[in-house]
Amino acid sequence: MSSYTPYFEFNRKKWASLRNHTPLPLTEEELDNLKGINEEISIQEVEEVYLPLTRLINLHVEASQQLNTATSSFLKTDAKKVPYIIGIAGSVAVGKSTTARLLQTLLSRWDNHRNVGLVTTDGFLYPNDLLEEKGLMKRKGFPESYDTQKLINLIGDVKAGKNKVEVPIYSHLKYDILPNEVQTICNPDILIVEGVNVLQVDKENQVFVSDFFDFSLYVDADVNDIERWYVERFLLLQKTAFQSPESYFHRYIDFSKEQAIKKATQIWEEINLKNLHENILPTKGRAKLVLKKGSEHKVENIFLQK
Ligand SMILES: Nc1ncnc2c1ncn2[C@@H]1O[C@H](COP(=O)(O)OP(=O)(O)O)[C@@H](O)[C@H]1O
Ligand SMILES: CC(C)(COP(=O)(O)O)[C@@H](O)C(=O)NCCC(=O)O
Repeated sequence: MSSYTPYFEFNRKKWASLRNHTPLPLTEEELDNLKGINEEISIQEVEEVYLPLTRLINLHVEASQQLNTATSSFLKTDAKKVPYIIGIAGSVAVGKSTTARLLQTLLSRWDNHRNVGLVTTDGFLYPNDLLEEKGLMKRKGFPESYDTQKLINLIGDVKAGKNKVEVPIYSHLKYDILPNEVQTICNPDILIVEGVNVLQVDKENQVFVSDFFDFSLYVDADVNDIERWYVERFLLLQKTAFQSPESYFHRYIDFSKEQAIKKATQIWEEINLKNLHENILPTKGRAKLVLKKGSEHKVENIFLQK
Protein backbone atom coordinates (compact mmCIF):
# COMPACT_ATOMS: atom_id res chain seq x y z
CA MET A 1 0.00 0.00 0.00
CA SER A 2 1.40 3.43 -0.91
CA SER A 3 2.88 5.26 2.04
CA TYR A 4 1.95 8.52 0.28
CA THR A 5 -0.44 10.73 2.24
CA PRO A 6 -1.85 14.10 1.16
CA TYR A 7 -1.57 15.32 4.76
CA PHE A 8 1.07 16.50 7.20
CA GLU A 9 0.04 14.55 10.29
CA PHE A 10 0.55 15.82 13.85
CA ASN A 11 -0.24 14.33 17.20
CA ARG A 12 -1.17 16.86 19.86
CA LYS A 13 2.34 17.15 21.28
CA LYS A 14 3.99 17.77 17.88
CA TRP A 15 1.33 20.38 16.97
CA ALA A 16 1.65 22.19 20.29
CA SER A 17 5.44 22.35 19.85
CA LEU A 18 4.95 24.49 16.74
CA ARG A 19 3.91 27.27 19.08
CA ASN A 20 7.29 27.35 20.80
CA HIS A 21 8.65 29.55 18.02
CA THR A 22 5.89 32.12 18.55
CA PRO A 23 4.79 32.36 22.19
CA LEU A 24 1.19 33.54 22.12
CA PRO A 25 0.15 34.26 25.70
CA LEU A 26 -3.49 34.98 26.32
CA THR A 27 -4.37 38.10 28.33
CA GLU A 28 -6.72 37.82 31.32
CA GLU A 29 -9.41 39.62 29.29
CA GLU A 30 -9.02 37.16 26.41
CA LEU A 31 -9.26 34.25 28.84
CA ASP A 32 -12.52 35.70 30.18
CA ASN A 33 -13.82 36.12 26.62
CA LEU A 34 -13.09 32.46 25.89
CA LYS A 35 -14.90 31.30 29.04
CA GLY A 36 -17.86 33.35 27.80
CA ILE A 37 -17.85 31.29 24.62
CA ASN A 38 -17.94 28.00 26.42
CA GLU A 39 -17.37 27.35 30.12
CA GLU A 40 -16.01 23.90 29.30
CA ILE A 41 -13.17 25.09 27.08
CA SER A 42 -9.82 24.21 28.66
CA ILE A 43 -7.17 26.91 28.39
CA GLN A 44 -4.60 24.15 27.81
CA GLU A 45 -6.64 23.14 24.75
CA VAL A 46 -6.63 26.74 23.50
CA GLU A 47 -2.90 27.22 24.01
CA GLU A 48 -1.82 23.81 22.64
CA VAL A 49 -4.25 23.51 19.71
CA TYR A 50 -6.08 26.72 18.78
CA LEU A 51 -3.30 29.28 19.24
CA PRO A 52 -0.92 27.45 16.86
CA LEU A 53 -3.88 27.08 14.45
CA THR A 54 -4.55 30.81 14.50
CA ARG A 55 -0.82 31.44 13.93
CA LEU A 56 -0.92 29.19 10.84
CA ILE A 57 -4.06 30.98 9.58
CA ASN A 58 -2.45 34.37 10.26
CA LEU A 59 0.53 33.38 8.07
CA HIS A 60 -1.87 32.28 5.31
CA VAL A 61 -3.83 35.54 5.56
CA GLU A 62 -0.59 37.57 5.34
CA ALA A 63 0.46 35.61 2.23
CA SER A 64 -2.99 36.07 0.71
CA GLN A 65 -2.89 39.83 1.34
CA GLN A 66 0.56 39.98 -0.32
CA LEU A 67 -0.83 38.06 -3.30
CA ASN A 68 -3.70 40.56 -3.61
CA THR A 69 -1.17 43.42 -3.54
CA ALA A 70 0.87 41.71 -6.28
CA THR A 71 -2.26 41.36 -8.44
CA SER A 72 -3.13 45.02 -7.89
CA SER A 73 0.33 46.16 -8.91
CA PHE A 74 0.06 44.03 -12.08
CA LEU A 75 -3.33 45.61 -12.81
CA LYS A 76 -2.00 49.05 -11.83
CA THR A 77 -4.98 49.48 -9.50
CA ASP A 78 -5.16 50.38 -5.81
CA ALA A 79 -4.94 47.25 -3.64
CA LYS A 80 -8.49 46.56 -2.39
CA LYS A 81 -9.02 44.44 0.69
CA VAL A 82 -10.29 40.97 -0.27
CA PRO A 83 -11.86 39.14 2.71
CA TYR A 84 -10.15 35.85 3.61
CA ILE A 85 -12.85 33.20 3.95
CA ILE A 86 -12.58 30.18 6.26
CA GLY A 87 -15.11 27.29 6.18
CA ILE A 88 -15.77 25.09 9.23
CA ALA A 89 -17.57 21.78 8.59
CA GLY A 90 -18.44 18.73 10.65
CA SER A 91 -21.30 16.86 12.26
CA VAL A 92 -24.11 18.40 14.25
CA ALA A 93 -22.88 18.69 17.88
CA VAL A 94 -19.21 18.04 17.06
CA GLY A 95 -18.22 21.52 18.24
CA LYS A 96 -18.27 23.63 15.04
CA SER A 97 -19.98 26.65 16.59
CA THR A 98 -17.66 26.61 19.61
CA THR A 99 -14.59 26.26 17.38
CA ALA A 100 -15.85 29.05 15.11
CA ARG A 101 -16.40 31.48 18.00
CA LEU A 102 -13.05 30.54 19.48
CA LEU A 103 -11.22 31.18 16.20
CA GLN A 104 -13.14 34.43 15.69
CA THR A 105 -11.94 35.69 19.10
CA LEU A 106 -8.35 34.52 18.65
CA LEU A 107 -7.97 35.67 15.03
CA SER A 108 -9.29 39.16 15.85
CA ARG A 109 -6.30 39.71 18.15
CA TRP A 110 -3.93 40.06 15.13
CA ASP A 111 -3.35 43.62 13.88
CA ASN A 112 -3.67 42.74 10.20
CA HIS A 113 -7.13 41.20 10.57
CA ARG A 114 -9.04 42.69 13.50
CA ASN A 115 -12.44 42.49 11.78
CA VAL A 116 -13.42 38.80 11.84
CA GLY A 117 -17.01 38.05 10.79
CA LEU A 118 -18.88 34.81 11.54
CA VAL A 119 -21.80 33.38 9.52
CA THR A 120 -23.58 30.13 10.42
CA THR A 121 -25.25 28.33 7.52
CA ASP A 122 -28.30 27.43 9.62
CA GLY A 123 -29.48 30.96 8.68
CA PHE A 124 -29.93 29.59 5.16
CA LEU A 125 -32.24 26.77 6.14
CA TYR A 126 -35.70 27.14 4.62
CA PRO A 127 -38.24 28.35 7.21
CA ASN A 128 -40.21 25.59 8.98
CA ASP A 129 -43.46 26.42 7.15
CA LEU A 130 -41.69 25.73 3.84
CA LEU A 131 -39.97 22.60 5.22
CA GLU A 132 -43.38 21.37 6.48
CA GLU A 133 -44.94 22.06 3.06
CA LYS A 134 -42.14 20.10 1.34
CA GLY A 135 -42.27 17.29 3.92
CA LEU A 136 -38.67 18.07 4.94
CA MET A 137 -38.93 18.65 8.69
CA LYS A 138 -37.12 15.39 9.33
CA ARG A 139 -34.47 16.42 6.80
CA LYS A 140 -33.37 19.62 8.58
CA GLY A 141 -29.65 19.98 7.86
CA PHE A 142 -29.77 17.80 4.73
CA PRO A 143 -28.71 19.56 1.48
CA GLU A 144 -32.31 19.97 0.29
CA SER A 145 -33.28 21.85 3.46
CA TYR A 146 -31.06 24.84 2.62
CA ASP A 147 -31.43 27.75 0.17
CA THR A 148 -27.89 27.04 -1.03
CA GLN A 149 -28.01 29.53 -3.88
CA LYS A 150 -28.78 32.30 -1.38
CA LEU A 151 -25.73 31.24 0.69
CA ILE A 152 -23.51 31.16 -2.42
CA ASN A 153 -24.72 34.64 -3.43
CA LEU A 154 -23.99 36.01 0.04
CA ILE A 155 -20.45 34.64 0.21
CA GLY A 156 -19.83 35.83 -3.34
CA ASP A 157 -20.93 39.34 -2.33
CA VAL A 158 -18.56 39.34 0.65
CA LYS A 159 -15.66 38.04 -1.47
CA ALA A 160 -16.41 40.70 -4.10
CA GLY A 161 -15.93 43.37 -1.42
CA LYS A 162 -19.60 44.39 -0.97
CA ASN A 163 -19.43 46.70 2.04
CA LYS A 164 -22.52 45.55 3.93
CA VAL A 165 -24.33 42.22 3.59
CA GLU A 166 -27.35 41.04 5.54
CA VAL A 167 -27.51 37.44 6.74
CA PRO A 168 -30.72 35.67 7.87
CA ILE A 169 -30.76 34.45 11.48
CA TYR A 170 -31.78 30.94 12.62
CA SER A 171 -33.01 30.65 16.21
CA HIS A 172 -32.11 27.33 17.88
CA LEU A 173 -34.64 28.37 20.56
CA LYS A 174 -37.51 28.69 18.10
CA TYR A 175 -35.98 26.03 15.83
CA ASP A 176 -36.80 28.31 12.90
CA ILE A 177 -35.59 31.25 10.84
CA LEU A 178 -36.39 34.61 12.52
CA PRO A 179 -38.55 36.31 9.85
CA ASN A 180 -37.73 39.96 10.61
CA GLU A 181 -34.17 39.83 11.87
CA VAL A 182 -30.84 39.91 10.05
CA GLN A 183 -27.17 39.91 11.01
CA THR A 184 -25.03 42.53 9.21
CA ILE A 185 -21.53 41.71 8.03
CA CYS A 186 -19.45 44.79 7.20
CA ASN A 187 -16.43 44.26 4.95
CA PRO A 188 -14.54 41.81 7.22
CA ASP A 189 -10.80 41.06 6.99
CA ILE A 190 -11.73 37.41 7.65
CA LEU A 191 -15.13 35.72 7.34
CA ILE A 192 -15.72 32.39 9.06
CA VAL A 193 -18.57 30.31 7.55
CA GLU A 194 -19.66 27.48 9.84
CA GLY A 195 -22.14 24.70 9.14
CA VAL A 196 -22.64 21.03 8.34
CA ASN A 197 -22.93 21.80 4.63
CA VAL A 198 -20.04 24.18 3.87
CA LEU A 199 -17.89 21.62 2.03
CA GLN A 200 -20.72 19.96 0.11
CA VAL A 201 -20.98 20.07 -3.68
CA ASP A 202 -24.15 19.40 -5.64
CA LYS A 203 -25.34 18.91 -9.21
CA GLU A 204 -27.66 21.95 -9.26
CA ASN A 205 -24.97 24.57 -8.69
CA GLN A 206 -22.03 25.20 -11.00
CA VAL A 207 -20.44 27.23 -8.19
CA PHE A 208 -20.07 25.72 -4.70
CA VAL A 209 -19.93 27.42 -1.32
CA SER A 210 -16.36 26.18 -0.82
CA ASP A 211 -15.19 27.75 -4.10
CA PHE A 212 -14.93 30.99 -2.15
CA PHE A 213 -12.91 29.48 0.72
CA ASP A 214 -9.26 30.35 1.30
CA PHE A 215 -9.01 27.84 4.15
CA SER A 216 -11.28 25.13 5.54
CA LEU A 217 -11.50 23.04 8.69
CA TYR A 218 -13.33 19.79 9.37
CA VAL A 219 -14.01 19.10 13.05
CA ASP A 220 -13.95 15.31 13.36
CA ALA A 221 -14.68 12.89 16.20
CA ASP A 222 -15.82 9.33 16.77
CA VAL A 223 -19.54 9.02 16.02
CA ASN A 224 -20.24 7.61 19.49
CA ASP A 225 -18.58 10.62 21.11
CA ILE A 226 -20.59 13.02 18.96
CA GLU A 227 -23.84 11.21 19.83
CA ARG A 228 -22.96 11.53 23.52
CA TRP A 229 -22.21 15.26 23.08
CA TYR A 230 -25.54 15.68 21.26
CA VAL A 231 -27.48 13.97 24.07
CA GLU A 232 -25.54 15.89 26.76
CA ARG A 233 -26.36 19.18 24.99
CA PHE A 234 -30.03 18.16 24.74
CA LEU A 235 -30.15 17.36 28.50
CA LEU A 236 -28.48 20.69 29.34
CA LEU A 237 -30.86 22.62 27.07
CA GLN A 238 -33.82 20.75 28.61
CA LYS A 239 -32.94 22.39 31.93
CA THR A 240 -32.20 25.80 30.38
CA ALA A 241 -33.37 27.01 26.95
CA PHE A 242 -36.24 24.53 26.65
CA GLN A 243 -37.78 26.00 29.87
CA SER A 244 -38.84 29.05 27.85
CA PRO A 245 -42.43 28.72 26.51
CA GLU A 246 -41.03 30.14 23.26
CA SER A 247 -38.77 27.11 22.89
CA TYR A 248 -39.70 24.68 20.12
CA PHE A 249 -38.69 21.88 22.51
CA HIS A 250 -40.69 23.29 25.48
CA ARG A 251 -42.86 20.16 25.23
CA TYR A 252 -39.97 18.08 26.63
CA ILE A 253 -39.33 19.99 29.88
CA ASP A 254 -41.24 17.50 32.02
CA PHE A 255 -39.54 14.48 30.49
CA SER A 256 -37.60 12.32 32.92
CA LYS A 257 -33.86 12.00 32.21
CA GLU A 258 -34.48 8.60 30.64
CA GLN A 259 -37.28 9.95 28.42
CA ALA A 260 -35.13 12.94 27.39
CA ILE A 261 -32.18 10.67 26.54
CA LYS A 262 -34.53 8.47 24.51
CA LYS A 263 -35.95 11.47 22.61
CA ALA A 264 -32.49 12.98 21.95
CA THR A 265 -31.19 9.62 20.77
CA GLN A 266 -34.20 9.21 18.48
CA ILE A 267 -33.67 12.66 16.88
CA TRP A 268 -29.93 11.96 16.59
CA GLU A 269 -30.45 8.59 14.89
CA GLU A 270 -33.34 9.61 12.64
CA ILE A 271 -31.86 12.90 11.39
CA ASN A 272 -28.33 13.98 12.35
CA LEU A 273 -26.61 10.56 12.20
CA LYS A 274 -28.19 9.83 8.81
CA ASN A 275 -27.07 13.25 7.56
CA LEU A 276 -23.56 12.71 8.92
CA HIS A 277 -23.08 9.45 7.05
CA GLU A 278 -24.78 10.53 3.81
CA ASN A 279 -23.70 14.17 3.42
CA ILE A 280 -21.19 15.43 6.00
CA LEU A 281 -18.53 12.75 6.57
CA PRO A 282 -18.01 12.41 2.78
CA THR A 283 -16.81 16.06 2.71
CA LYS A 284 -13.99 15.55 5.26
CA GLY A 285 -11.39 14.93 2.55
CA ARG A 286 -12.08 18.38 1.05
CA ALA A 287 -10.93 20.23 4.18
CA LYS A 288 -7.48 21.92 4.29
CA LEU A 289 -7.16 20.91 7.93
CA VAL A 290 -8.88 18.23 10.02
CA LEU A 291 -9.09 18.50 13.82
CA LYS A 292 -9.62 14.98 15.18
CA LYS A 293 -11.08 15.11 18.68
CA GLY A 294 -10.99 12.38 21.31
CA SER A 295 -13.56 12.08 24.08
CA GLU A 296 -14.27 15.32 26.03
CA HIS A 297 -13.50 17.42 22.94
CA LYS A 298 -9.74 17.14 23.36
CA VAL A 299 -8.05 17.43 19.95
CA GLU A 300 -5.70 14.45 19.58
CA ASN A 301 -4.60 14.64 15.93
CA ILE A 302 -4.31 17.39 13.34
CA PHE A 303 -4.13 16.64 9.60
CA LEU A 304 -2.97 19.51 7.36
CA GLN A 305 -3.26 19.08 3.57
CA LYS A 306 0.11 19.37 1.80
N1 LIG B 1 -13.83 22.58 22.78
C1 LIG B 1 -14.91 22.22 23.55
N2 LIG B 1 -14.73 21.91 24.85
C2 LIG B 1 -15.76 21.53 25.62
N3 LIG B 1 -17.05 21.41 25.18
C3 LIG B 1 -17.29 21.69 23.89
C4 LIG B 1 -16.25 22.11 22.99
N4 LIG B 1 -16.79 22.32 21.77
C5 LIG B 1 -18.11 22.04 21.89
N5 LIG B 1 -18.42 21.68 23.15
C6 LIG B 1 -19.78 21.29 23.63
O1 LIG B 1 -20.28 20.29 22.72
C7 LIG B 1 -21.65 20.58 22.33
C8 LIG B 1 -21.73 20.84 20.82
O2 LIG B 1 -20.97 22.00 20.55
P1 LIG B 1 -21.47 23.04 19.43
O3 LIG B 1 -20.38 24.05 19.27
O4 LIG B 1 -22.84 23.52 19.74
O5 LIG B 1 -21.51 22.06 18.17
P2 LIG B 1 -22.09 22.30 16.68
O6 LIG B 1 -22.05 23.76 16.38
O7 LIG B 1 -21.14 21.49 15.84
O8 LIG B 1 -23.48 21.75 16.69
C9 LIG B 1 -22.05 21.82 23.14
O9 LIG B 1 -22.72 21.37 24.31
C10 LIG B 1 -20.75 22.47 23.54
O10 LIG B 1 -20.83 23.11 24.80
C1 LIG C 1 -29.65 23.32 12.48
C2 LIG C 1 -28.91 21.99 12.25
C3 LIG C 1 -29.37 21.33 11.03
C4 LIG C 1 -27.43 22.22 12.01
O1 LIG C 1 -26.86 22.78 13.09
P1 LIG C 1 -25.27 23.11 13.14
O2 LIG C 1 -24.60 21.85 13.54
O3 LIG C 1 -24.84 23.54 11.78
O4 LIG C 1 -25.18 24.17 14.16
C5 LIG C 1 -29.12 21.07 13.47
O5 LIG C 1 -28.82 21.71 14.67
C6 LIG C 1 -30.59 20.58 13.55
O6 LIG C 1 -31.46 21.27 14.02
N1 LIG C 1 -30.82 19.35 13.11
C7 LIG C 1 -32.14 18.75 13.05
C8 LIG C 1 -32.33 17.68 14.10
C9 LIG C 1 -32.12 18.26 15.51
O7 LIG C 1 -33.05 18.88 16.06
O8 LIG C 1 -31.02 18.11 16.03
